[in-house]
Amino acid sequence: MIGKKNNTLYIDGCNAVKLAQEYGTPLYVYSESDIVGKCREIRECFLNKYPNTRAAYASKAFSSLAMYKIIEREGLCLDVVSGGELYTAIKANFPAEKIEFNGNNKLFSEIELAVDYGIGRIIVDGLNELDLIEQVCKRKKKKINILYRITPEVESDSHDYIVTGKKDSKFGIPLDEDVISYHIEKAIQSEYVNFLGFHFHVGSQLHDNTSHLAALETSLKLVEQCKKQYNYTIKELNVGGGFGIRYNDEDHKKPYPYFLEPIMARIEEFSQQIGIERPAVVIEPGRSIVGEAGTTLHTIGSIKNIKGIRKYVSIDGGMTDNIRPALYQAKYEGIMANKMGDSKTEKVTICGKCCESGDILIKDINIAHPEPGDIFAIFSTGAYGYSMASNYNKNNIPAVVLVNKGKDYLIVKRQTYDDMIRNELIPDSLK
Ligand SMILES: Cc1ncc(COP(=O)(O)O)c(C=O)c1O
Ligand SMILES: N[C@@H](CCCC[NH3+])C(=O)O
Repeated sequence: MIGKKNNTLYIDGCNAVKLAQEYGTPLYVYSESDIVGKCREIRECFLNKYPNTRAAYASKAFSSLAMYKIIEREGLCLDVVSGGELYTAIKANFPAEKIEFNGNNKLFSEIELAVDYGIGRIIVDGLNELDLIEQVCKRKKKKINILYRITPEVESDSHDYIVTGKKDSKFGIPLDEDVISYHIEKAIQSEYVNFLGFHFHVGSQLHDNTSHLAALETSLKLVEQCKKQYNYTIKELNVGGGFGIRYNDEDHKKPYPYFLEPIMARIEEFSQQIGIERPAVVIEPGRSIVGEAGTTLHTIGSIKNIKGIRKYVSIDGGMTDNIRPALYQAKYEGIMANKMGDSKTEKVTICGKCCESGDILIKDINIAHPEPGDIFAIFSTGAYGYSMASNYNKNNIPAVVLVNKGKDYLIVKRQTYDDMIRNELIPDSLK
């Protein structure tokens, strides 16, 4: 919900410069209306359209108590990938049965927490994981629903670091006949788990549905194998997330139905062919729910013009609040929040304050004449920004503000210097 009044940027009805003054910078700003709009889209084109479907927000994209409250209110389920995310969900009173747990190396203690809270599903993604789950469930006299995350052996067109479905990947149960069949049999026979079905996630920031559809075929073959070989009917298929968003003009974003309609049509057709009731279908979008809802505000400080080469405009954050440009060469768009109407006369490079030459947020962008004290806004930073923030150089993690139709709410306080050293100790020998 980006707008402009006079010469100033507005986010979901709130004056961005005033937000920067009130809460300080760097500042993550999330438009609640945008998040709600995405959830509504998912309800309209998926949950309400097809019975027996669920959408679990992949909360690694942005995990916070307030976010989990929005997700619950909007009728979505929640995907967590660590004890920390699960703990946050518990603290937000997120309904246990609506939580699913992903991750390629879940710790014994994390599985215990999941079983104790009674979460809806564990997505098994490790060759020893079923053993761990059985040990925990046996000890606690409980039974839990599981799906297997498979490695679908598909290539996807995204940055190599965020592609997850290829054969050479740490994620998923390999498709080798002896491995996958062994696991399926073990799950079917287990008295501690209720084996529901298969999960895949092919990668993130995708604008093409081919890898989803290819991975789906592999899952369907396994569904058929379960029926023929074990007379076992699969009840659930999870097709992951990965739906791309718009960061800049290079992104040709596709709407949800572009991915979901062919997936649903194929599953319906296949279920009829092999004579089973269509399994429940689950999606796990993360980035597409929060990415475009987030804007980061920074204050411009030092400006260095290297004649004939480049103008560096330094802001008061950097790779510590958005690692994506440094890690994935991700490209963003931004604008001077207090000079919205001014013509973009200068080509500059927006860099951070960390002691790294690679700490560059936007290379070669045209902006209005920059001066120290100006507020620079970077768009579409809502996914994997705050959630990947770090304390490198002992920079403190910024605050997060939720805005909604002209109202603003602080949802994460800015970390203080004391917060950063709270867990540090000086041994007596150094006193
Ligand atoms: C298992 C799993 N599900 C869902 C997601 C969410 O992906 P995205 O944020 O691209 O929608 C991820 C991250 O890529 C993932 O690894
Ligand atoms: N952190 C990645 C996405 C990882 C997705 C998790 N499998 C990004 O910012 O693009």
